[in-house]
Amino acid sequence: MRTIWWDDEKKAVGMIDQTLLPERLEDILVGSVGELCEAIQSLRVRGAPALGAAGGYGVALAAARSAATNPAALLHDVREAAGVIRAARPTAVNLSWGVDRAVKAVDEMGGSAGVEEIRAAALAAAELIAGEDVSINRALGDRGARLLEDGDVVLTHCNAGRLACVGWGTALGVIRSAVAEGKKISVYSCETRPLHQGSRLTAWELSEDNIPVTLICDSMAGMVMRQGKIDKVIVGADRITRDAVFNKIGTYTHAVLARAHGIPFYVAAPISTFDLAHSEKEVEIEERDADEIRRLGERQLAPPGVEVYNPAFDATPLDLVTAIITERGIFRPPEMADLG
Ligand SMILES: CSC[C@@H](O)[C@@H](O)C(=O)COP(=O)(O)O
Repeated sequence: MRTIWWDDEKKAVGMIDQTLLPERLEDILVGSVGELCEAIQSLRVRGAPALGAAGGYGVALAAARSAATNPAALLHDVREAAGVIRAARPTAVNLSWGVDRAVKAVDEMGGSAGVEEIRAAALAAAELIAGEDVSINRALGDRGARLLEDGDVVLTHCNAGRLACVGWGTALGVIRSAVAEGKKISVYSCETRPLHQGSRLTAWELSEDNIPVTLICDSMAGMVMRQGKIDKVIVGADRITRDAVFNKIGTYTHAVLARAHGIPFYVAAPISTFDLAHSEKEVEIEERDADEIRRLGERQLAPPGVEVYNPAFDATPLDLVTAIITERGIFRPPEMADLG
């Protein structure tokens, strides 16, 4: 089962609507760039590698749905759409990486390419990104699995599973690979306030796979570490700059706690998540709607007008990271600077 795909008959992007989980597992079809941006911003599709695929498919969608009848007009439409999709969410670098890769494929067609050839090139690039994502995550998972021992208990944050990717997962991919090798691994999943990717998605995914999972509130992580319940922490990443790992808000707290308790803190991410040309200070951290904290569906959780600060991601300095697991190998900061 893939998280995101191309529906050739409908000329649309299919995806699991992650906002409906765990109550309902349902697909939606997205037939315009506007609808795709809405799906990205409301987290129907989310997670860095899945956003990379969404970026590629978004370019293919723009090309497929453009009314342009000549190559120059089509290229204009594709580039305009690319800018809109790139801007849909700022922190996960994979989104712009996916868009740029599909646009590059179109650009490389050269001046003699016709409208249908351009459309086909955009779609081929998007399909390649999506297909590679699954094989990359499997490679990454297999490399990371050697860091886990039979019986390990792993704490994770947010959802870095197959829902966050096209398939398999990054942090959960490492766990899946270790389980596939016959190791008994169990997981503590932090619920991940305010949007509950941990309780809604990670707990659901792991339960579906019969991997033992215990759900805790984010604020319980320190307690369970102090109680000696956690052997390793593994999280995903939205962007890795030369000095920090950006991931779901709350990740930095877990890294500090892991260091205080002598627990290894691993980050699992594909090379497409690296952005070594930039440093922490240069990265825009998405701030989301105040009502994500003030409200829970129909319920008012706080005074309606109370001031709220709602950053969606935080930055963990590399000195708190034990190692970064990628499809190319396991890097211990600062040696990953070689990847640049
Ligand atoms: C393999 S996904 C890694 C990250 O993208 C994930 O941990 C995360 O922070 C996702 O945030 P989200 O806001 O749900 O898109």
